[in-house]
This record gives sequence, structure tokens and C-alpha cells, in this order.
Amino acid sequence: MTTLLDVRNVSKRFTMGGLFGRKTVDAVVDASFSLSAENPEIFTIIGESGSGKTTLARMILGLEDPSEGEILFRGEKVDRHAGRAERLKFMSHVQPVFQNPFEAFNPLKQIERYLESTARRFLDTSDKAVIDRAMDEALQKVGLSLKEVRGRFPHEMSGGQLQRCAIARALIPNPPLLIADEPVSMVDASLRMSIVNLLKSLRDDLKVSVIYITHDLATAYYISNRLIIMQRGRIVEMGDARTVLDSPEHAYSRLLKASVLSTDDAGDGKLMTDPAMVELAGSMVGQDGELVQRPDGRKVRVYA
Ligand SMILES: Nc1ncnc2c1ncn2[C@@H]1O[C@H](COP(=O)(O)OP(=O)(O)OP(=O)(O)O)[C@@H](O)[C@H]1O
Repeated sequence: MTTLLDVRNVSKRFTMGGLFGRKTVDAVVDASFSLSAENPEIFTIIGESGSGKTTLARMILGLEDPSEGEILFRGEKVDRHAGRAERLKFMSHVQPVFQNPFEAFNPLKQIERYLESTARRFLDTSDKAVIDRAMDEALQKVGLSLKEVRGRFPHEMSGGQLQRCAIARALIPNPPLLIADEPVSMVDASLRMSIVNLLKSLRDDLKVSVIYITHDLATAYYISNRLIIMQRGRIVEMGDARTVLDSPEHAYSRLLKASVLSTDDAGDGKLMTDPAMVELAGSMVGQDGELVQRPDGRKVRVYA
């Protein structure tokens, strides 16, 4: 197997405050996983708010240095301090898609200006015909066209369409890997599935791997090949998405699943979870334990 991305024992500790009252947060603790270059997949990172998903993504994108461990992309260390040319080359391979498409675009700028500057930068050309072709090709990949987008401002599009434009922008350099951080959470519920299906078709038709970050178990179940579940910085379970979500083993994974299911029953919209389950999952926070491989290939964190 040729490895596309190799995350090796990566941790991130943030230190805040001055000399007195110094506080540290272990945002990510000893995370390891790898993606194959030959088998594009949707690899999902699931966890509640503050579990370390975005920090892990930012380290993969080279926007944040790990405190420990290293991240290799096609065998080369991801380095935030690399020179401009090297950084540009890396970014042409690994592209982000952010949560809020309305924040990603300046409301006063036509959408095509963004696509244009990305094309100019990555294709290293100012030939208008080449740039137009690259923009149109990328837009076609997300079900739009340059003709539809030309001259339009962000507010003239729906959140779903704008997120498509953001994905098109990310596709301009033909990256083998997209990092999509909660790409549907700000999109209207009725349009969410079309974006989720788009990610699926990028994998199946264009062979793009996607790291999909979410706290939504339903879409994770629907599109992921593999997933990791994170609790306060630690991976507590990792494996085939359906195996893990059909029968989660770690107490926290079970709690996540129960929380989702119980919203259907609760009627008043409150999460109804077993207090004993909440206590058990909570008691594991901050404990190291060990990720142990099970016969079915999944890894589950166990505690002494
Ligand atoms: N720059 C920073 N400085 C200090 N602490 C940080 C910083 N970035 C993240 N953290 C802390 O690290 C922990 C993990 O945050 P992170 O944003 O990675 O979680 P998340 O799972 O992505 O959450 P969300 O779903 O809310 O985006 C949190 O406790 C957060 O407060």
C-alpha cells in the first residue's frame, strides 16, 4: 500500500495564560491513522464540540504544529514553516473546505474572483482562457458551470450552492485529499444531502479522498468508509464506519449513538440518555488507556 497521509502519534497541547495561572489543554492526544493512496475513501472524524477534530484537521493542513509526533503526506513531513514554493505544492494536494460558505466568500466580491485567484495561483498562469477552463471544469465537477456563476455575488446563491462553489474552488488544483470541516452544518437541511452526496461522488468518480469532520452520526454512517470517534482529544474507537456505528463498543461511542437515537423518542427535543451511561463515558475523560485492535479490525480504547 502506498500511503497518502500518515498521522503518527500526533498530540497538540495548547498553553494559555501568563506566568501565574497558566493553563494547558490537551486538544489532541497521541492520534495515529493513515490513508492509502490507492483506495480513496471518506475517512470521518466524529466527536462532540471540543473533542479535538478541528485541531487535528489544522495540523494535517499544516496550519498548526503538532506538539508531538509527525504528519507525513506522500512520505514528506507536513511543515508549517516550509518555503513558499513547497507550501504551495503541498496546498495543491491537500485542500480545505470550511464550515460556513458565507464566511469563506467576501460578500462584496463576485464568486468567480475567488475561483480565478485560486486558479491563477495554483496553475501559475494569467492566461484568461486557461483560467476560465479550469474554473468551469471545477464547477462542472460540483454540478455547476462558469456560466451559472459568472457575475454573481455570494448573497445571490443558496448556502448549498455556495458550498458547492467553495468545493469547486478547492478542486481547482486537482487535489487527491480534501479536508472538509463540518461542511454541511451551516447548509439548509433540505440541501444537506446534496452536498453529502457530492462528497461521495468526488470519492467514487474523481478518486479524491475526503477527511470528513462532523458530529452528525447519520451522514457519517451514510458516506464514510472508516471513522474515528474522538473524546476530549483521544481516539476512543476507530474502524469500518458501519461496524463501529452499528455496534459501538467504547462507552463514549455508545453514548453518542444513544444521544442521537433518544432525540427521536424524546418528543420535547431533549437528549434522553441513561445517566449511568453518561457517568461511565465521563469517567474515561483524561485517562490514557490503550487503543487495542479487535479481531474485526476495529480499534477500541481500553483502560487498565
Ligand atoms: N488556539 C487555541 N488555543 C487554546 N486552546 C485551543 C485552541 N484551539 C483549540 N483549543 C482547545 O482545544 C480543544 C479542542 O478544540 P477543537 O476546536 O479542536 O475541537 P472540535 O472537536 O473541533 O470542536 P468543534 O466541534 O466545536 O469545532 C478545545 O478545548 C479548545 O478550546
